[in-house]
Amino acid sequence: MVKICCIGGGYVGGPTMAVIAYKCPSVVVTVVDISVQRITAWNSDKLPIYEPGLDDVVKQCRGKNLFFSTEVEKHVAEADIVFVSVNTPTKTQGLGAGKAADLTYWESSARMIADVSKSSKIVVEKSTVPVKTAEAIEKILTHNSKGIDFQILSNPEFLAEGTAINDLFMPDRVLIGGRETPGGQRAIKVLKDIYAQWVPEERIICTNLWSAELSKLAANAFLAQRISSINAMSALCEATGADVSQVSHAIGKDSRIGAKFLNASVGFGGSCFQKDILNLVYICECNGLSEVANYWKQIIEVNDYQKRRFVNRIVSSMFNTISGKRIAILGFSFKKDTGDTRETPAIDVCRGLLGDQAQLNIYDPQVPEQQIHKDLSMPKYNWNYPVHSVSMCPDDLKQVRVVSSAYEATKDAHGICILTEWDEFKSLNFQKIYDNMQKPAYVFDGRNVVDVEKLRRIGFVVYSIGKPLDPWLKDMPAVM
Ligand SMILES: NC(=O)C1=CN([C@@H]2O[C@H](COP(=O)(O)OP(=O)(O)OC[C@H]3O[C@@H](n4cnc5c(N)ncnc54)[C@H](O)[C@@H]3O)[C@@H](O)[C@H]2O)C=CC1
Ligand SMILES: O=C(O)[C@H]1O[C@H](OP(=O)(O)OP(=O)(O)OC[C@H]2O[C@@H](n3ccc(=O)[nH]c3=O)[C@H](O)[C@@H]2O)[C@H](O)[C@@H](O)[C@@H]1O
Repeated sequence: MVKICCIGGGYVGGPTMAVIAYKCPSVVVTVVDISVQRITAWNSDKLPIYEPGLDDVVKQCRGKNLFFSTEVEKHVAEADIVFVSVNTPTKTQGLGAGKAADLTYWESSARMIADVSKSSKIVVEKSTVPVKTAEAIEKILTHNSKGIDFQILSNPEFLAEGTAINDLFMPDRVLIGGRETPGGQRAIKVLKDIYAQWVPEERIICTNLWSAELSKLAANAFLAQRISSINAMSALCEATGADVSQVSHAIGKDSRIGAKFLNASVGFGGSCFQKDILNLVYICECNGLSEVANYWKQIIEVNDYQKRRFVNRIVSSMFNTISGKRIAILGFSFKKDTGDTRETPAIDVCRGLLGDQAQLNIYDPQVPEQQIHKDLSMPKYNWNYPVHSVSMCPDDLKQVRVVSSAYEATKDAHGICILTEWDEFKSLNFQKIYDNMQKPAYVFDGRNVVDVEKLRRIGFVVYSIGKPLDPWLKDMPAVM
């Protein structure tokens, strides 16, 4: 019976291992984590992450062939395959600060694997790592191996939050990179045989280590690049009277471009796009490829511009002052169907509004109040560090009230910002909301979820990303 141990029970380790256990009943999977809080939650009825469909999968396997434990060393020692799915945040200090990946957690995992192992193991990079990380890991393992054979594989994860279970059940592809040696090829086959229990063989791509590592960074860079491209277009749409949804539709019909990932928004968020592009930029710079680095850097600059532009629109359309005005923030997570707030554009937008002295009523169906306070008071880049390692003493943000419904958030507010595309925001009773707001009442839709014409008929002044401007806004040009 194959024994798998996964170090790191987060958004990737938890769901991926649950699905492997579910699809491969003959494999025993143990997820280990240094966070007692996380492991306790994985063993309880309230899982540590919100992900549609995850509860069912976990309930069906937990205690049978899926286990969650804090006994990291014991389970690593017993495993045949060790996945490493720990944090790889952006470095906050030292060489490469603000760009390079911080491999502290990875390296300490590798050293621990070398220390406790008594039998040969396949070590799988599941975290997203810089190209050539496998070489560094190999060095750590072999220098401390006491003659034990370690094979390193790169098996990057492509799941997206909110659709993780579906993505894992039916992946577009599974990517496995390994050494081109007989030992490396044998290791690839062992991992391939596990995935082949539910993934069609033609979707399992095997490459060398460096191609697999780089493909993960490249995939995220290409995806983010599409969003920054359409967001750049959204600014031009507002300036010219074109409608970005019509433009997306028209260009997406070209099969070479494709329709997905062309939704203009207030900006992309999530724990990985920015971090992985910064990492890519750093690798380019280290290789003397400054033009290539600058090309990818621009994706992030456009994303920051988009968030700034949104805040400036709000302030300028409210007579250039929002001091003391109450603004309802609908949605705080970085996308719908997740409670994850890492790098959510809501943080930058809220900070921008708070900087202009606004009062905020924040509502999100999945993000707890304490998380919102933490996010708004935590230094940038700390978001991707393990929860236990970040000091958590949120400032008392007197301007922020976290409430439990969209109706409560909008009561007596001057304006509404929609920052996450939660389905429930599409079916709100906007007439009722309008009646309970200060006038003029504004809606700033950062996700293009509302029916702009319907809201204008009710009486709202509406700004929707990349849509023809409300006459009110035309007279109030924002400084971009
Ligand atoms: N979140 C996502 O959707 C995706 C993330 N990734 C990559 O996967 C990796 C993990 O990301 P997430 O799961 O989102 O992070 P996460 O923060 O949710 O989970 C990481 C876990 O590793 C644990 N950990 C850290 N050091 C440890 C150690 N030495 N021993 C045991 N446990 C340790 C932490 O306590 C934490 O629970 C990152 O490299 C990320 O870039 C890749 C694809 C998708
Ligand atoms: O490496 C990772 O962490 C993962 O990053 C993304 O997944 P995720 O960040 O969970 O979610 P996405 O659906 O990609 O959305 C990212 C951000 O882009 C925004 N977005 C997405 C699509 C779009 O058309 N417009 C847009 O603004 C979303 O609202 C969200 O803020 C990738 O889609 C995954 O393939 C990858 O595995």
